[in-house]
Amino acid sequence: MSEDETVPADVTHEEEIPEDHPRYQDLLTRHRIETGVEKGITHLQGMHAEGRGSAFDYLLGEETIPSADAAERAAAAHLLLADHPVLSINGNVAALVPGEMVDLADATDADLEINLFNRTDERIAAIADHLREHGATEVKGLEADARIPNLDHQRAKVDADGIYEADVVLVPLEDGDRAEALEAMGKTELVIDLNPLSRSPQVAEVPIVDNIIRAVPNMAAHAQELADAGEGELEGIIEAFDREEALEEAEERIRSGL
Ligand SMILES: Nc1ncnc2c1ncn2[C@@H]1O[C@H](COP(=O)(O)OP(=O)(O)OP(=O)(O)O)[C@@H](O)[C@H]1O
Ligand SMILES: CC(C)(COP(=O)(O)O)[C@@H](O)C(=O)O
Ligand code: BAL
Repeated sequence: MSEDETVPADVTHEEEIPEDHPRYQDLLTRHRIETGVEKGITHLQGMHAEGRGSAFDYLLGEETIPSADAAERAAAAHLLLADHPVLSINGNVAALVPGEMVDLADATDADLEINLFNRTDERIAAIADHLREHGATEVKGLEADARIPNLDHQRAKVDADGIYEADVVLVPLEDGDRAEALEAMGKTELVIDLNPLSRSPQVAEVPIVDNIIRAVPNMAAHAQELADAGEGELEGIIEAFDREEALEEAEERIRSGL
């Protein structure tokens, strides 16, 4: 774009970012969050959370490290083996990877459920519309006819036929309260969080220390590749995954980046 060109007011932010920019992916992420806030999908606090994540991603080298890829493959195997898998979506997730979450749900026959910390009917509706615009056919989380025990904030509100009865739940970009409460209910949790020290990955069966903008499409790719795998192969992938090793490798990568 030449210096004298101005960006039309209606252009989406993403179109302003040159794909050859060295921080393209981070700028893309920032702009998706910015656009999410403008559309009433992402809470303002989501900008703070994104900032925290961006710092960790910088230290991780802004790439999917080997242990994160192993975690994403194990998470895909869990979702494929699950009786009732559910992918939880908050305002940041909806802004960053709406279509990618739909693709992952399609690849694993999982439900999509909106679950918000800063819950409002308006934002639930806006996120549901946004997901449908990106191909979702059914979106849960609007009923909110069940409560996660021992959780005294809005994240406790879930669908009885969604997260409440799920056996495997993907929980991205959240703090540890709900992750701990879901673990107490005996559910298998797959957590995406760039901070390996956060409570959420620390309690997860599968901690995925990666940027969600990379993790979700990678999980979908693994799920598509494993679509015809037998139960034995999927169980083998799950057995081979070492959660402690994954957390240690992520911490080591971050320390080496300091
Ligand atoms: N794009 C992203 N991909 C993956 N993780 C992200 C992304 N953006 C933010 N995060 C992570 O999501 C988390 C959201 O912050 P939140 O306050 O919900 O949890 P937390 O700070 O980890 O608290 P706790 O320790 O209680 O879990 C942060 O750990 C942040 O590093
Ligand atoms: C901002 C958010 C990452 C998401 O908030 P919501 O979209 O309301 O679930 C929240 O979990 C936080 O870290 O503060
Ligand atoms: N950090 C705000 C609460 C949550 O993420 O669930």
